[in-house]
Amino acid sequence: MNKVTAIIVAGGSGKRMGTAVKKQYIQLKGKEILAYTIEAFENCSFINDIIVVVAEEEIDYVRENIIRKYKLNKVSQIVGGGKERQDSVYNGLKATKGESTYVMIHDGARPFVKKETIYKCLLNTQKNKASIVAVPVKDTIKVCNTRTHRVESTPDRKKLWSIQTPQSFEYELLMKAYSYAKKQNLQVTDDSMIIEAFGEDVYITEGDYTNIKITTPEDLIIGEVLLQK
Ligand SMILES: Nc1ccn([C@@H]2O[C@H](COP(=O)(O)OP(=O)(O)OP(=O)(O)O)[C@@H](O)[C@H]2O)c(=O)n1
Ligand SMILES: C[C@](O)(CO)[C@H](O)COP(=O)(O)O
Repeated sequence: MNKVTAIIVAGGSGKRMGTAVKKQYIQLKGKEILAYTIEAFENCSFINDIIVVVAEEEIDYVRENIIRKYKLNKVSQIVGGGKERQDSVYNGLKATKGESTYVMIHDGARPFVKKETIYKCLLNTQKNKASIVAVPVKDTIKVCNTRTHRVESTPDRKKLWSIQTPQSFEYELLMKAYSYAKKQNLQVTDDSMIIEAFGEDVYITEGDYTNIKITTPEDLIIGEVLLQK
């Protein structure tokens, strides 16, 4: 059997949100953002189990107030996160104990991901080994000097995609790439950067613009609106 494991990373501190309650535990219409996110994967018949990564000291809280409360029965483990997102992902990967064929990494702070998107991404991974959900960039993007902000160039927009999660991989490939990244002390902002650095191809699965990451306070307003649909 090809086991498919979702790893949901929610071990961040939400600095940009700046709220007393960490953003993954903020309630939208009476339910925690993290609960919506886990439910999206729980409701996919093709997902076999879910590993949730949270800050070590929040494991018991999450078990009682999210996993048990909402009967999220596919959650097989809740594990402690690390300093950076990539450390949290690595902890989730190690927790699979090598029993999964495919792993789908998803941000705990992306609660509006659709079942069709998750499925399309998995199919693309079964074909191509590594696939990431993304949407075409709508704005014109400029490359600027980081200090002076003088514009240096304008990349061709047709080639630009805004990257989301899930990001899905053959487990063995991602684990090898993560071990390589550790040795190289590579700092990344998404998982596919690790595959790229490892010299393997990554393919886009087109998603949709509602799969936002709750990052700053205005995203909570957008989130409330999306839930009214
Ligand atoms: N050490 C970390 C950092 C981030 N994440 C998770 O990775 C996802 C995407 O990260 P981001 O939106 O940047 O979350 P935070 O790191 O919490 O936010 P900020 O950068 O504003 O502090 C989130 O679900 C977050 O909880 C994680 O599991 N472990
Ligand atoms: C993985 C990601 O969601 C892709 O957009 C994102 O990089 C995660 O966190 P970030 O800190 O907001 O970059």
